[in-house]
Amino acid sequence: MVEHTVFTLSQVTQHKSKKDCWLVIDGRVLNVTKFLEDHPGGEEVLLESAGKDATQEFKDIGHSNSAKNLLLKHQVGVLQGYTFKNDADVQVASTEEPTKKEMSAFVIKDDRMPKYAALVEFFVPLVVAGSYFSYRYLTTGSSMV
Ligand code: HEM
Repeated sequence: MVEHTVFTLSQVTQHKSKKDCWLVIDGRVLNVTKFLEDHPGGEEVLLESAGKDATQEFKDIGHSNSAKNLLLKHQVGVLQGYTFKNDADVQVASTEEPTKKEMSAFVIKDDRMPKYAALVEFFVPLVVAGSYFSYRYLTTGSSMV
């Protein structure tokens, strides 16, 4: 459940230490204290933005969709005066749904090949072996005459 408690920027500014680190991204007030150690970009960059609106910095890095979805996990509220967009904005960015569709389409296409391939695999060696033995039979028979 995403928190919608309203905070002013001066309230956010009070949380700018390593033990209590908040920042704002896209109007979301985020408590990233527990995320500092896990942030793939390092804790330093987060601490530099502590207590501030880091929207521009976050966008400048070109964070992935999974990074954008992670924002919800750390949200403790929203910034006062921000016209808050629907949470679905973040979830729409998820890559999970298209991946599932691509997978099922691939499975359907792939399903036809083995039946056809099995027939070819069965008959081609049979025809080759048959031709070989016919040839041997005919050539051996003619040399004996
Ligand atoms: C709660 C907020 C944030 C989350 C959840 C987050 C998440 C992530 C994730 C998952 C990555 C790995 C790459 C990717 O998937 O895009 C990443 C990389 C990075 N992040 Fe963040 N980030 C946050 C805030 C910030 C802020 C505010 C800054 C800068 C001021 C920043 C700077 C970076 C940098 C420099 C990298 C490394 C990029 C690279 O190696 O190419 N991040 N972050």
